[in-house]
Amino acid sequence: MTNARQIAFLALRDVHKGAYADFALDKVLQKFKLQDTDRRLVTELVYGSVRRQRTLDALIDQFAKKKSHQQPKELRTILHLGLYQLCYQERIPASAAVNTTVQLAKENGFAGLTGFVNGLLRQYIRQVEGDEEDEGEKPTSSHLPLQLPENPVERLGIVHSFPDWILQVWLEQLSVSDTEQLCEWMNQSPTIDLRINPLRCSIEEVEAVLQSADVLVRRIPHLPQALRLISNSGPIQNLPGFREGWWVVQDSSAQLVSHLLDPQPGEVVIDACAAPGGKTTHIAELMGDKGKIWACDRTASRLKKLQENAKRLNLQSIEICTGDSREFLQFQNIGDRVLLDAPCSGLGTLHRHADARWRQTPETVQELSQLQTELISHTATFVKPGGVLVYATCTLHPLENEAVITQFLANSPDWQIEPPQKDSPAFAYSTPEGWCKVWPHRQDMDGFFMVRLRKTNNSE
Ligand SMILES: C[S@@+](CC[C@H](N)C(=O)[O-])C[C@H]1O[C@@H](n2cnc3c(N)ncnc32)[C@H](O)[C@@H]1O
Repeated sequence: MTNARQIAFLALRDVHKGAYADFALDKVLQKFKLQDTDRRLVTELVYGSVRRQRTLDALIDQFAKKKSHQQPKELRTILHLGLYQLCYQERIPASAAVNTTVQLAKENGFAGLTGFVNGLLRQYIRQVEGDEEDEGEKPTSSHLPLQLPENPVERLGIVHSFPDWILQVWLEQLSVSDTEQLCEWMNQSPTIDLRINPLRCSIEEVEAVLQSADVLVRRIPHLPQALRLISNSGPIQNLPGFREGWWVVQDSSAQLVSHLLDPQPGEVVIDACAAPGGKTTHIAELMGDKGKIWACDRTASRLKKLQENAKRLNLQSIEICTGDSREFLQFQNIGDRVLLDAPCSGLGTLHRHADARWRQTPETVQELSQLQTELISHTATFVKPGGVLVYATCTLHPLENEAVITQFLANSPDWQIEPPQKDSPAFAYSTPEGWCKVWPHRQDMDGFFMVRLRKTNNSE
C-alpha cells in the first residue's frame, strides 16, 4: 500500500509542474482511498510544503552545497517534505521525519543521494538542538535556525515564506510588527463560517442541531447570520441542515458585503460578478426572496454552482445571465442596486489557497486593476439615478481597491461615497475615507475591501 508521504510527494510533483495545489491534492486523494488520519496528513504535508516553500528553500540553501534551485526538482520536493515535518509538525518525531524522507529518496530515483538527504536533515536537527539528536521540541517559524538578512522585506519573506513584492505592498500600509502578524495569520489553517438562511430557519435552530451533532460553534459580532465552526472534522456537506438549505459556507467578511449593499424587498439588483453565488444568495435572503436579482458572470461552470446553491436554499428571485459584464447593454439604468464583487488577486485570502502567493505577481495585479476599472465604469451605468453600487474585492492591494475607486470618482462627478450607516454590520469596519477594509490579523476574518457608492443627480 502506498503511504501518506509518497502520496503527498506525488501531489507536490504535480504542483511543481504547474498544477494548482488543491487540484493536485484532490487527484491523489481520489486515486488512493485513505483513512481519515492519513488524508489529513497528506493534506497538511502538501499545503504546508507549498505554503512554506521559501523558508524551506532557505534552509536547503543554508545546509547544502548546492542552492535549492540547483537541486534536481524532485529531490528538492523530497527535502521540502522532510524539512516541513521537522520545522512545523510537532506531532511527528524527528527520527520518523528523517527516516521516511530517506525512504522517499530511495524509492523515487535518488538511492545514491540518501546519505545527502539524511545528512542535511540531521544537520538541521543538530543546529536546532545543539549537537543532540534527540526528539525534543521543534522551533516556531521565527526561531528556526535561519541566517537572516538585515533587510526587513527579505527577512519577513524568508521567515514567513512570502514573496518580497507582497510584503512591500503590506509594509506600505502597515508597521513591520503588524505585517508580521498578518503573515502569521495567513499561514494558519483557514476557519469555516456558516451563513444561516433566515428564510428557512433561525440561528438558534442551527446552533441546536449542530450541538446535537457535537459540533462547537460561536457567533460573530455584528453579523446576525454568521456562525464560526470551532470543532468539526468531517465533510461539511454531512453536517445537519446542509441538504435542507438551512445554511451555506461563507466567510464572515464576505457576509459584510451584502449588508453594505442593503437590498430591499421588491427591488431590482444586478450582481455583475456573481458566481458561485455566495453573495447573490445572501442578497436574495435579505430581500425576503422578493424582487429580481440578475446574477451575471462570464464563467458558465461557476454559474452552474450558483444555480445549485440557489436551488438548495430554495430561492426563486435569481435569474442567471452568462457573459462579460463589460458588454451587457440590457441593464442600463434599471438597477436599484448593483454589486460588483470584482475578480481580484485574492491577497486577503492567501490562507485559503496555499499556492496563491506564488501565482500572483505585480503584473497580474496590474492586469486585474485594469479589468476592475473597466468593470466599474460599465456596471455603474446599470444603476438608476439615486441608486447604489457596492464595489468589493478580497484583496489587500491598493491598486485594486483605493486606486480603482479614486479613479472612478475622478471621472464620475455624479457619484459619491456613502459610508455605512451606524446600524449596518459593516459600520464597525469603516475607515475615515468612507470605505471598509478588513485586516485579517485584526478582525480574524478574510481580508476584504468594500465601498458603497451612490449615484446622485449631479452631473457637473
Ligand atoms: C470574486 S469572484 C465572485 C464571487 C461571488 N460574488 C460570490 O460571492 O460567490 C469574481 C467572479 O468574476 C467573474 N468574472 C471575471 N471577469 C468577469 C467579467 N468581465 N464579466 C463577468 N464576470 C467576470 C469570475 O468568473 C468570478 O466568478
